[in-house]
Amino acid sequence: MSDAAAAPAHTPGTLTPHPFPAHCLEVDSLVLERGERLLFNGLTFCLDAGELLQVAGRNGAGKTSLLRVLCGLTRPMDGDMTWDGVPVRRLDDGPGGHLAYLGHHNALKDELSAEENIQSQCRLHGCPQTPEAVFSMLDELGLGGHADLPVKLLSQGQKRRVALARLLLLRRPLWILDEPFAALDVQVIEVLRQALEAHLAARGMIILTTHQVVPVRGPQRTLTLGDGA
Ligand SMILES: Nc1ncnc2c1ncn2[C@@H]1O[C@H](COP(=O)(O)OP(=O)(O)OP(=O)(O)O)[C@@H](O)[C@H]1O
Repeated sequence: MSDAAAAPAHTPGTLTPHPFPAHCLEVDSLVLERGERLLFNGLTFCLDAGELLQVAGRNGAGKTSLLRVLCGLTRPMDGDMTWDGVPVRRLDDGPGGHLAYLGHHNALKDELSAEENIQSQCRLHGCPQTPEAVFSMLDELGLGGHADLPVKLLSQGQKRRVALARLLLLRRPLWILDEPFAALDVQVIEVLRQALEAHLAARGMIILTTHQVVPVRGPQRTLTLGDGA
């Protein structure tokens, strides 16, 4: 059974998810070239349940490119990935896929409200939510009064909060997050910090890029990308 199907829907009033089964991701010998530059060559790492991996490196080192490869949005020139020992091409295939991705862009439809955006994405990913659960999550992220507005009327930080609410409700064991702390005020950084810790405590896994120190307790490692490293 997929994680999404096995996991109960979000319980209003708590950011703490139900525990996931223990999973393992192995990435072996990835090679990626972009615009005639070798970004990485033979990149290998693994991630176990409850672990966080910070992808570090200077601007242009290839951090976003690596996340896109892991999500199946960019095809590597070589290399393999396995999930629980089974070879996979991408980690987000259909309902019951393994990952939730939060990129630089929030991937929200401007004309839809926050609630409609989240409902439609959760349904699409096989994880339907009750309106109460969505409103409760938006409330926890300080958007209680904005749930019905078209997201085009929200500020950048508020849009980011909607995307975070969606991430939290999707109930995927692996979170892949590109600069998740960008454009958030101190209050929401704290909510996100707690959510990351709760996700790790529930045997979730996190791969993220950030130019900041990750303010999260729990097992974490750093993978630094360099010139073709
Ligand atoms: N579609 C593309 N075609 C050609 N080159 C690309 C493409 N996408 C990214 N690149 C190049 O790949 C390199 C790595 O880009 P990437 O966005 O992965 O870096 P990054 O480490 O995430 O940088 P930053 O810290 O600035 O966000 C850059 O030199 C970029 O110009």
